[in-house]
Amino acid sequence: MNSFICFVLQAWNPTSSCEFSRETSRFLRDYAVWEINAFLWISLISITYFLTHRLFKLFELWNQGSKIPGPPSPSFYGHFTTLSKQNLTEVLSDSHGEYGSIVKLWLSPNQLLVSIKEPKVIKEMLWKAKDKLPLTGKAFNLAFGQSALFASSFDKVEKRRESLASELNVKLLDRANLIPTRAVDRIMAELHQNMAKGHVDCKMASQHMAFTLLGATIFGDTFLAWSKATIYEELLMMVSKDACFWASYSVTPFWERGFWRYRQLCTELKCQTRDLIQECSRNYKFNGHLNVRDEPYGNIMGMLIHGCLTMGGLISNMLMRLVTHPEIQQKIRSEIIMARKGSEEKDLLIVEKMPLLLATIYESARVMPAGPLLQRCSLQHDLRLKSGVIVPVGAIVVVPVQLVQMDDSSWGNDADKFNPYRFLCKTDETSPSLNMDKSIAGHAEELKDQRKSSFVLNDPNENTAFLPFGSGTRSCVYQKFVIQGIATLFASLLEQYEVRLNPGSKTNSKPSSTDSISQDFLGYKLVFARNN
Ligand code: HEM
Repeated sequence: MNSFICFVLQAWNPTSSCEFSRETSRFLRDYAVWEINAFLWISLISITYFLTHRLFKLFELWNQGSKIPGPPSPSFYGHFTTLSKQNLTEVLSDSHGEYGSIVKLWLSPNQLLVSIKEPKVIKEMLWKAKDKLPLTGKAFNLAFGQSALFASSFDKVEKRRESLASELNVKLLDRANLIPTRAVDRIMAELHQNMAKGHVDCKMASQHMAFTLLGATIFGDTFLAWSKATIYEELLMMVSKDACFWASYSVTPFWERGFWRYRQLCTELKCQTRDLIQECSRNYKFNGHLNVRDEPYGNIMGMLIHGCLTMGGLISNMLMRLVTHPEIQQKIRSEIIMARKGSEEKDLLIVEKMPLLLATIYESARVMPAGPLLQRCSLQHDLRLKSGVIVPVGAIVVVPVQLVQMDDSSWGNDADKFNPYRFLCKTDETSPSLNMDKSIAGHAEELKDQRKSSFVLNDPNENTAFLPFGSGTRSCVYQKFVIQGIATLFASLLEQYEVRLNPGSKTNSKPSSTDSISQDFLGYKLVFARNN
């Protein structure tokens, strides 16, 4: 560099101009060659280092992966082709049957999937593996922007999860405030209107119930008066339908027209969310349990979409179970009537006094979980399990929830049957609130039965194989609220209506246990008949 400065200084000396200009150009040429060579060497070393590092990681992945039992790869490209023909849960079911409770599948040469079916190991893994798949975070990010609740890295969500959980716990103590009774009243009023037309579509009705309940819980009563709620619901569902598809591109597909249409929908959704938040801020009586003014849009839209899909799925699942098990529906109704009799507050239904209703919700979530798999990965380091198995960094770890929640070894011989009583235990004590009354004489026989032996609800989480809300570091923050909300809704619903399948609907109406919400009960039409 010093010689370069000398040359620059010499350039000011006009006497040696010709000789000097030749020298200068030679020097500059040499200098340029030297610079280019240095640049090429540095690039070569960096690329070699990068590739060697990747190769080393790949060998490490192959080495660690080979120690986990599992079916041999059908080709160099892994099980990808098998999976496109067969359902992943079926493939995992066969593999677990043959290779034990921890199995691996190669999805591609550098993509390892490890599935765990043993409840104790699952529990350990769900506490240790704190990150989610980058695709999940990407889908939320692309659709709704930055989120401190649904990002893939645990570091990004930890604080917001903690504060949300403590806010909810305080609210859960004051339950009357948590479940917006006006939302339930609104749902019931809409149901009255719809029933005047005849029947309702199970899926549409469930999704709308979930949306109204959740919206009113997050935004307070303002949400119920919001004129754009219907358009917002449609927009939310349209965005959610395509979110994973567009996020699955490794390079953002700027060249696809459909992608730009999708982005436009996302922008519109964001604008509507901003309007809703402004509407809430203007309202002095705002009483939602989140301070939405301080929440990023990504969090709110993420919660709405996840909550609507999962709650909608559980509500439609509950409706179908009640329709296909009228005897349980009848018993729950008696339970509601008894709880009403024993309650001092007329407007408030205490769902804790309805163990069969709560057990039916848990059982519905057991036989048909919101999704077939729980997924995790460790983005920073290998995952070392107590059993000695090491899951290499970056591998996808899944829990086949459907298989675990239907496993005889955890649930007994009737694991594949819908039986809410598995969450109840009998007590022979007769509660003072069970005194009979003329107004409930129609249920006399059942009430007599319930007088003889009442039921107590077991904590479903005592069974480590109960995982509809996940478990561990990334479990659902809203589990208790969801159960409370859905129970309150069904208590009001069944108190006023009997739910039946519309005579014109499909006849093979027993929902299969292998359905997931993605295949919800399409085409099922329900009739809500007023109770006498
Ligand atoms: C029937 C209703 C619901 C079901 C079945 C459900 C299920 C789940 C599941 C399975 C997970 C992942 C757990 C894991 O990987 O261990 C989860 C996470 C979560 N859920 Fe829910 N959920 C429901 C409703 C809701 C609602 C209404 C909200 C909020 C309004 C909510 C907020 C969350 C949050 C914040 C997470 C954590 C995300 C993370 O850490 O990445 N859930 N839920």
